[in-house]
Amino acid sequence: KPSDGRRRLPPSPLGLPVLGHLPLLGPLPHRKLQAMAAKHGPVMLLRLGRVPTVVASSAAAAQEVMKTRDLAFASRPRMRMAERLVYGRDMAFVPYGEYWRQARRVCVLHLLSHRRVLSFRRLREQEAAAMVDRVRASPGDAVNVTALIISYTNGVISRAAFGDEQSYGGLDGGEKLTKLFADFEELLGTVTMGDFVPWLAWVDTLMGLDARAKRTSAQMDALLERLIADHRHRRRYRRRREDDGHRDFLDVMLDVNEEAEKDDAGGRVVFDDVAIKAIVLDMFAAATDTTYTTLVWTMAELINHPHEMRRVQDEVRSAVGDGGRVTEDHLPKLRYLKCVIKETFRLRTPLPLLLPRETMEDTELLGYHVPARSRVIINAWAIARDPTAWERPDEFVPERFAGDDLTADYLLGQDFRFVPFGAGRRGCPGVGFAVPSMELALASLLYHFDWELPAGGPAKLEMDELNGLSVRLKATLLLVAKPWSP
Ligand code: HEM
Repeated sequence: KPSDGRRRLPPSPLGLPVLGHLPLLGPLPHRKLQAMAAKHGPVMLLRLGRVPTVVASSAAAAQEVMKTRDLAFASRPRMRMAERLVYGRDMAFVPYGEYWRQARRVCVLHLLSHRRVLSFRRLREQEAAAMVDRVRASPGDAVNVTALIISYTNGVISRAAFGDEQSYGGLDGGEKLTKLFADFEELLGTVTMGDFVPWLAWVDTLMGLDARAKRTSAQMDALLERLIADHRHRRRYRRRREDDGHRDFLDVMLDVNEEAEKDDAGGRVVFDDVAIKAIVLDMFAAATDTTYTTLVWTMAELINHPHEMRRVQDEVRSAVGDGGRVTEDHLPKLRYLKCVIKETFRLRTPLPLLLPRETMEDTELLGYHVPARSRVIINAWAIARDPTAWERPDEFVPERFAGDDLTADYLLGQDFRFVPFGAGRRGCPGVGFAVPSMELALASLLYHFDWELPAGGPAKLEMDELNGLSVRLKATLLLVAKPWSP
């Protein structure tokens, strides 16, 4: 390999034949990669099966990938599960190019604009109220907070994406639907052997992955087909809904499509039904897992930090007053709650390795040569716990964010020590959607109830992690809710 100083490759730990460094990653790769980076430095070159992979583990390296050289690092690798489940025509998992650019434009301008997100306000407030009612009505001692939060998140996102008039193709929004969504997200988060060692793809078949992907994607496809047909039917009879405030993602995509057809596209990509299904499903997949995972982690951290719990509750209760109900008007006042969520993102980064990127051309990272078509992983979790960048990096200290401008929060690409949403061209376009849904849910749970671990169990919650599409709390969060009366 050339090592004339100009084309020096990043350092690489010792790997195994065939599988390379793949078996070294273990069940929680962000942790293994952090330990490896402590030894080999902030830029490493690994070989995952046959795929050369560069790992960035410092704020400076992340800044170079997502800002200074963003374009060179702006593609995504092919992933077999994504191709099956989101048709290879979505936006989060497609390579950089004209299709991605136009999908991203539609998404940022139409689906996730500030105005659109605001239009879902009533829906979020209804789902939060329903969640509070569910806690009140839940029998027995302990509430399954994980299930509660999953159902809130699914409610908000599926209503935003598909509207709330449909019966979900006979699945009626109940258990079957929850199961379908859960299977879908689990599969999407599954790394297949075939991605890394193509001639070992038979292992995936043997493990039943292919059959499961086929079954789940057929069910999801039937559901989406049905939803699109329902939407078209309704639109035909009611032309356009006058009130733009009630338009869901499917409506918006159908509009974009019809308008493009009207002007004969003029060189634009026309989003046909497959693209519409793919993009709406993509939003769903990108939004649900990440949001609910973070909310569960936030409740878990607060249970283990009673002082901080008390402080957020005091804040929410004094902002809302006695006998009230949290609305989105209260959110700007909840500064400490914002710090709590931000600190949870830092410590429990739901996508600790973000989404993988791929280089489009030969480039550099911190002076090392990075060849075209390398896979690139950013260890956002390790960066957010870097002891040279953070004080008491492993402790839950929401106060550390108190000095931030918390209104214009999560401006991506400002502080590369904190990148839970990535940044640059491929940065998350859904922050504005995620933040109010999370703040409202958390404020509602904390306003109405005092929360405790069930009596007779351990005094502290085990914070073990489980890796999936995002990294979540391994245990199911069971808590006792005591209604608050001032
Ligand atoms: C807690 C909430 C969320 C977290 C932590 C999160 C995190 C991320 C991350 C790390 C990426 C990859 C960024 C990169 O490569 O630089 C991403 C991409 C993306 N996110 Fe989010 N996200 C969240 C919520 C949402 C929501 C609510 C939506 C939509 C409603 C959404 C839609 C997307 C899409 C479409 C992409 C792909 C962007 C592209 O490849 O161009 N996300 N997100």
